[in-house]
This record gives sequence, C-alpha cells and structure tokens, in this order.
Amino acid sequence: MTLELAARVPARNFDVRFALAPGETVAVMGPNGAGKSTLLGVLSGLIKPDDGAATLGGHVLFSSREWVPPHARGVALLAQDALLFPHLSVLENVAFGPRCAGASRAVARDSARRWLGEVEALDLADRRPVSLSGGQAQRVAVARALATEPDLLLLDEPLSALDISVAPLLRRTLRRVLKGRSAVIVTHDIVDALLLADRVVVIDNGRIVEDGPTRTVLEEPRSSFAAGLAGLNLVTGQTVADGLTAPDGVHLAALTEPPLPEGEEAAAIFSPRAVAVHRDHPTGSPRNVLPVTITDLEPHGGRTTVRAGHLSAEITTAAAAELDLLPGMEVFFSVKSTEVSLYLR
Ligand SMILES: Nc1ncnc2c1ncn2[C@@H]1O[C@H](COP(=O)(O)OP(=O)(O)OP(=O)(O)O)[C@@H](O)[C@H]1O
Repeated sequence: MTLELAARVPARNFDVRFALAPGETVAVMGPNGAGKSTLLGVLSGLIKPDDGAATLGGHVLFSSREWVPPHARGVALLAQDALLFPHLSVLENVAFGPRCAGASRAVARDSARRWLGEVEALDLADRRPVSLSGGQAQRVAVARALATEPDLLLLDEPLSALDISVAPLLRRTLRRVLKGRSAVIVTHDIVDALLLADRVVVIDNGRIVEDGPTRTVLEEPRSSFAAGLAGLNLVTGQTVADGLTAPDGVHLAALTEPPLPEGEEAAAIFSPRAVAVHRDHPTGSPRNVLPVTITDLEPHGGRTTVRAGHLSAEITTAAAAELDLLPGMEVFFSVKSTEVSLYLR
C-alpha cells in the first residue's frame, strides 16, 4: 500500500517527508541520533508529531485533526530483540495478533501455523520462548509480526542482536517474506540495504539527505554518511564450493561458516582497503586474483582509490606512484578469501 508521510518533531530536530510505493521495501540508514528510530516511532504511532500528516493505503494514520492509535494502523513493528511473551508457547505468541483482531481460537492457530511455516519455524510451535536461541526467537517474532497481516511492516535493526553465524539465514528468510511487501527497515548494515531493500534513504540530523536505489546511492553518494558506506566492492553471482562465480566468469573464494549451499544467488562484498594492486599476476599467494582495467585514479590525502569499473582498491598514494598506475592500464586486483563476505540473496 502507498505510504505518504510528512512529519515534524521539533524536540527531536526531526523534519521528514517520505513516501513508499505499494510493495516497496526501503532501508533507512544514518548516523547515531539521526532520527531513524523517530521515523519508526512516528509511523508506528509511538511518537506524536507536532505537525504533519500520514496516510497508508489512503487511510489516515495521523493529521492535524486525527490520531489513529498504534494498534489500529495496520502497522507492525519488529524490534531488535524478539520480545516474545514468555508465558505463551511459540504458537500462542504468533496466534496472539489474529486473536486480538477477532479470529476464533482455531482460525488464529491455523494462521499462526501457516506463518511459522513461512519462516521455517513450525517445529518450534510448542516451545516456550525461554528455550529458543536468539535466531529462533527472531524468526518467531517475524511470524508474529506477519500474522497480524500488516499493511506496513517496520523493522528496527532486526539482525543486529544476532550472531553473525545465524544472521545470514534470517536475512534470507526476511528477503523472502519482504518480497512485494511495504516495509521500512532501519539498519546499520549496508548488506541489509543491498539484499533486502529496493531503495535506501539516508537520514542525517533529522532530515533525509539521500533517497534512491541502493546501488546509485553507493556509487554516487551525495552525503558524507553515504560516502562512508560507498565504495564497498560488490560482486553478485552464484555460489560454488569455495565461494562465488559471477556471470562474467570472475571467481571469488570466500570463507563462510557454515558453508553455503552451491548454485544459489549470492553477493560477495569486500572493502577496497582489502584489495592489493599488482602489475603482474601475483604467484604463490592464497589470494583471489582478478584481472582488471583501471578506469580511474582518485588520490585523496595519503591514499589513492584505484577504480576498475565496479571494483575499486584503496592503496597508499606512494604505492600507486611506485606502480606507475594510469587509467587504461591492465592490472591485477588481489584480495584474501578471508576478507570476502559472502551472502545469499
Ligand atoms: N525520548 C526522547 N525524547 C527526546 N528526544 C529524544 C528521545 N529519544 C531520542 N531523542 C533525540 O531525537 C533525535 C533522534 O534520535 P533517534 O533515536 O531517532 O536517532 P537514531 O537515528 O534512531 O539513532 P540510533 O542509530 O542511535 O538508534 C536525537 O537527537 C535524540 O537525542
């Protein structure tokens, strides 16, 4: 459903206009204290703006004359921690929303089972929250949020409290359930923006300073915050036994724990600072070696960014001078497999 919002909260230095197309997922990023949580609070109804208005699917959430309370907005919020009711079983936790909406006990339980299946947690139905791992609890929390059939799903750093070993699996589940759903996800992780969202909005100092497709914001950052995120190397392709192969044949070895299944769509991400540049093919090193053509050299202070199409390396300006690099030159980028993070898409 279409979301339209204009809200001012002067006490929090917050002044944001924002729209979301039906079925669109947007990632909201920005420095600490920028106003990301305030945006979620305003949308969910936990914070009352001093002025402005918002509609969701044509229905008013708030305006100068109207105020719809949180539970009547068709908006579900998934927090950093799962916040399950400890005295209820997993199934009862998920059935809680449909029950509150007036469903019979049997219908609510059926719906809860369906959503638990959707997040691959049906086997947890009879467990108590206290016996769940962080990743399992968050899976159940996703099912509980979806079981209310929200028109808008808000996610507040849903993966940040999880171990890095389970975050990729839950990210994958989120990617599936967010498809075609109107959602706003606050995250500090550019990987979430790349893999979960259609668009990224950067908030700084209570104002939106960037808004566009994630790749565009990363490739042509206008704010210093986005510039800090930008420039990460991203290679998409399919998983193979030891890493990823891109459609153009580029192969990147990456260490993942646990290993990822083969033949799946994936993205490999690595920092330009992890990339070394060589005039000749390096031998005898356990690195990924990518033959590239230099498209641009950008010196900044003591360091130089060496661009080669979508890929970049950041080396010391002294090293760049020593290698006598020039645009058009064919060189080799190398990066250790331990520096490459691999994510299923
Ligand atoms: N309860 C509150 N009352 C008044 N001001 C607040 C309150 N909570 C936060 N603020 C202020 O509102 C502004 C926006 O904060 P907000 O929590 O929305 O930022 P954020 O982008 O979510 O930050 P973080 O990434 O640290 O969670 C900040 O200046 C903050 O100090």
